[in-house]
Amino acid sequence: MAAPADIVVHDLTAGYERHPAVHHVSLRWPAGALAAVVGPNGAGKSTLLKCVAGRLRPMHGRIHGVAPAQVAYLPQLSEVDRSFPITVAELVAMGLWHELGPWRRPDAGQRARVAHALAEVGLHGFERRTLDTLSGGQFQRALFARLMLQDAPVVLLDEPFTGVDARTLQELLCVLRRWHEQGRTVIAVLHDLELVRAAFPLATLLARELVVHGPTAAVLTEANLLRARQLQEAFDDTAEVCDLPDPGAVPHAAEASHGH
Ligand SMILES: Nc1ncnc2c1ncn2[C@@H]1O[C@H](COP(=O)(O)OP(=O)(O)OP(=O)(O)O)[C@@H](O)[C@H]1O
Repeated sequence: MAAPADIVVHDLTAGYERHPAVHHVSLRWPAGALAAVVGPNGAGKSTLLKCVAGRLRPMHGRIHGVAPAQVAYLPQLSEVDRSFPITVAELVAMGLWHELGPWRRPDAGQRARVAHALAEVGLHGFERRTLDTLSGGQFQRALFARLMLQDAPVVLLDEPFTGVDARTLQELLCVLRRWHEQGRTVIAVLHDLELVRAAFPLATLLARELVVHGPTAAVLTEANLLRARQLQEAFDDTAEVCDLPDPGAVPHAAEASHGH
């Protein structure tokens, strides 16, 4: 694995069919950060993550310090097709795409790594099961095994614990902590603020624009959460690309609890 760099988002505006979903977001995630992205429904969290993953082209602004090939990205579960007729081993082996390319089949060593990754997420012996036979939690574990094999310096997770029970959550959280201990940058979109407070040192609060970014305790204050709700409610969903001035400096919890 190559070492991650700081990821710098500069004046990012992004959205769909010319309707911006996030506006003029500027922030920095230090290399090796364990960070959460939070905010109300529709705040633009997935949109921001897709831009960082290189899955969505910004309308305006830039992201430095990360290339798509350096990212292991877990989309929201609703975007993943579970009816695909493949086995768990085949799904997980997709994580080796950077080694295998489109045509080569995994050799014995690579199959052993697939089995090892499955054991790490508690799915020992599930290799031959097809995806449609897995429970929601088992499927999420298999997706984590695939991410593991991607061996990427940056791991981006969009609501990775949705629909999993408490035990699965704790086990997947251990996987995530291991990635962090290995020096990877791990950024997760989450709704459970207690979980964010307990397990994520850095947080970004979004409400179509950046509300605040910094140490989690300074970000998740009542005042900031109220401001995020108010901004989200005030947002005009039909707005065209805006022409707000560049906000310049990165708002940081230490000096600006009310955003820019
Ligand atoms: N593919 C798309 N086409 C058109 N609009 C989209 C698309 N994806 C998201 N949007 C819109 O962009 C806005 C931000 O959506 P996004 O999914 O980024 O928010 P989110 O904070 O991740 O929300 P949630 O917490 O509900 O998952 C929403 O108004 C949404 O309807």
